[in-house]
Amino acid sequence: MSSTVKNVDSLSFAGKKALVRVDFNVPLDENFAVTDDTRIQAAIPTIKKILKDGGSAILMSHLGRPKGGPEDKYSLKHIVSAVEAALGQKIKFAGDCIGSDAAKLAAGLGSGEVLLLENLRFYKEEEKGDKDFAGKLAKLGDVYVNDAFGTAHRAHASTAVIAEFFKDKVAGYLMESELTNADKVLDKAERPYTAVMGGAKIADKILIIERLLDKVDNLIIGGGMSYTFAKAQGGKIGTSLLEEDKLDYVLELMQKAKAKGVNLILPVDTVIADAFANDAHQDLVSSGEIPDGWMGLDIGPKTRELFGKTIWDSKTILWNGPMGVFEMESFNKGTIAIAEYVAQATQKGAFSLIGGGDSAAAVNKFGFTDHVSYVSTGGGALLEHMEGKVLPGVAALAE
Ligand SMILES: Nc1ncnc2c1ncn2[C@@H]1O[C@H](COP(=O)(O)OP(=O)(O)O)[C@@H](O)[C@H]1O
Ligand SMILES: O=C(OP(=O)(O)O)[C@H](O)COP(=O)(O)O
Repeated sequence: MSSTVKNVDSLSFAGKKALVRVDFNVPLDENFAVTDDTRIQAAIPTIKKILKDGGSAILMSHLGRPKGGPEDKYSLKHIVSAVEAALGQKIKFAGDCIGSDAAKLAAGLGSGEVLLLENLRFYKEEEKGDKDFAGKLAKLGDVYVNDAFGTAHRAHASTAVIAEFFKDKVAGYLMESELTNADKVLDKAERPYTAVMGGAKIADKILIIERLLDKVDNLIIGGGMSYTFAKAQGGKIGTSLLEEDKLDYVLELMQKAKAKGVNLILPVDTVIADAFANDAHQDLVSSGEIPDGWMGLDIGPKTRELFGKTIWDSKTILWNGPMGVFEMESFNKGTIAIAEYVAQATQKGAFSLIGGGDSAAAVNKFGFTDHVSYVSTGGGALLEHMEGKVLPGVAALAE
């Protein structure tokens, strides 16, 4: 972490209301129960430090990607009990993140108490980095703490803009330890260095790939991201995930990889389904040969082996994004197989860094967390940090 950024140990929170940006963007099931609380657990040490000092904590986060207005399925009320369980105490919840209720609850917060605000992204001003909105949030607390590593690559109102309203602005323990762990690999990665990319946030992460080309020897693309590559090469992808306006970009990327001598490895076979459901009809086809009306939901067995061979030979592995819809048992085999290969490579001496809300949930779910070198709560944030970029959420804390 930059030497000009202070951490929570530099302050005493006694009698202070700490406004803490956390990343509680956690996976929920169809009944809105938290299925993986890694990101909540990861923020607990910072919250406890504030409370132990005799301060109070006002927690703010986003959940999912609402369209700029309230949506019940993205309400942070669903995670209140999970936060209480992780913290071991009751918390208060404000049904809005700004406005009179939030102000009243924040003002009445006593030493040792915790308040969780409603989803910041119920206001489009959050993602726009709106200064007035940041100022309204800032009024709620005396001190600003950013512990949301997973969102530190976003220059949003609550992650970056808000910092200018505070004299005391510090990084939480999670933010600090994430950066320290990632820095162990940054610029001193042993080779071969392999990045494995998958998941569903194609538009964001496809842009990061280009910059990773200067760092890695091998680039493996699986998961939802791979179909844009298949289509760009003239393949048929049915109704699989696609980033239509990135087709030309992907072709350029493939040429750049070649020019830089990076080994770009794409799936050769795909598990397809006729619906986005665990009990849908399934089939296995060559990649780029997906019939109309069918979608690719996992990598196939040949691909698992192909990816595995490269992972097995790697000395540094950076993985973000599941290889398929691992939440459904029918489509989890690719993600499990890749996690196994990463664990094996780690056992024989590779350093493996796995990041992302869903990727962390997947390695937890399948029992690999203790068999890889480090699991980060950040996906996009980790990748951007690994490109050598100063994350906006960190830059905003600099004195
Ligand atoms: N082929 C696919 N089609 C649809 N969704 C996919 C596919 N492969 C992976 N996914 C989904 O990608 C999601 C995770 O993507 P992303 O948010 O980019 O990862 P992370 O949170 O680890 O950074 C998972 O919910 C998973 O179901
Ligand atoms: O889940 C997150 O990122 P990740 O999927 O890259 O791990 C963060 O909460 C950021 O969310 P965003 O990508 O909607 O800004």
